[in-house]
Amino acid sequence: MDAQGLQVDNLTVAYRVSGELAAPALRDATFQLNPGEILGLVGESGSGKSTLGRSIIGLLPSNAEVRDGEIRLGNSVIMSPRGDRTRQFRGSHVGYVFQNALSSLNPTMRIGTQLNQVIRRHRPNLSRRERRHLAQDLLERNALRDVDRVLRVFPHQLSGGMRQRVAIALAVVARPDVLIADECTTALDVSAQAKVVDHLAGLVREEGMAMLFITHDLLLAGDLCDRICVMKDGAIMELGRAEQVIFDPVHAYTQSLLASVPRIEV
Ligand SMILES: Nc1ncnc2c1ncn2[C@@H]1O[C@H](COP(=O)(O)OP(=O)(O)OP(=O)(O)O)[C@@H](O)[C@H]1O
Repeated sequence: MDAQGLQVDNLTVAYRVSGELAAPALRDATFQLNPGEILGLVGESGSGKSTLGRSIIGLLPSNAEVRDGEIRLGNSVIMSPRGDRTRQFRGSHVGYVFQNALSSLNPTMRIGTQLNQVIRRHRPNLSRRERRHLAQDLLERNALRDVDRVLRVFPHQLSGGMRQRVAIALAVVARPDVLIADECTTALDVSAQAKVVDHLAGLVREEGMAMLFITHDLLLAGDLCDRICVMKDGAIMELGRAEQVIFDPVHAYTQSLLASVPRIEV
């Protein structure tokens, strides 16, 4: 089956606080994400990046309400005020990696068992030996060394950065159409970050996966992404080719974000 793109139209999400609907945390967001494309989502803390990412995978907090708009994967509406069908697509078609890998790892299960389970589910035709090779390969590609040991241990026996790389390996087993990566490399040191980012970019280019890369790091987004979407107070301020947003930003807010990055002159 051909890879499917994602279309977000006029999406508006608000949170209920003490029973009252607060001002929308996401307002009228519209963009598309094409197969084989990396779209960076940048903006200050609280600008609505995670609300948008979590809407796409249907993992919004229970006090969130989708008030307007819709999200489509290919021809299927997966999220709208009328209903949430994301569960049907989560994992297999839409993968995700959050900043906190502990939320996607089972603390009571060895890493090897978790990877094996996910590989069995999504790649049922592989033999036991092929599954083991794939698990090793995925960990190595995510910059993990000593993979045999990693496969034997429990999540708490790994560092935070290692757990993050395992979570990324788990998320890409299914070769999803879309991967939502929410600050997924923030906790890594620079060299691990570069390897993981290279691996993710390779998946996008080779497998036609689409990736929404959520980050505070405007320069990283500039290096990695095809297009960049800049958010402020729940709204998309600017959306354009990465080079244009970084070197020739249209919106004053993007200019101020860039001005606060020491190495860039605008
Ligand atoms: N569960 C919640 N209940 C009420 N308000 C929330 C909740 N989660 C987020 N918000 C509010 O929604 C707005 C957007 O938050 P969101 O987490 O989407 O931003 P963000 O850009 O991802 O921030 P960060 O970079 O810090 O993760 C913020 O004003 C935040 O306080």
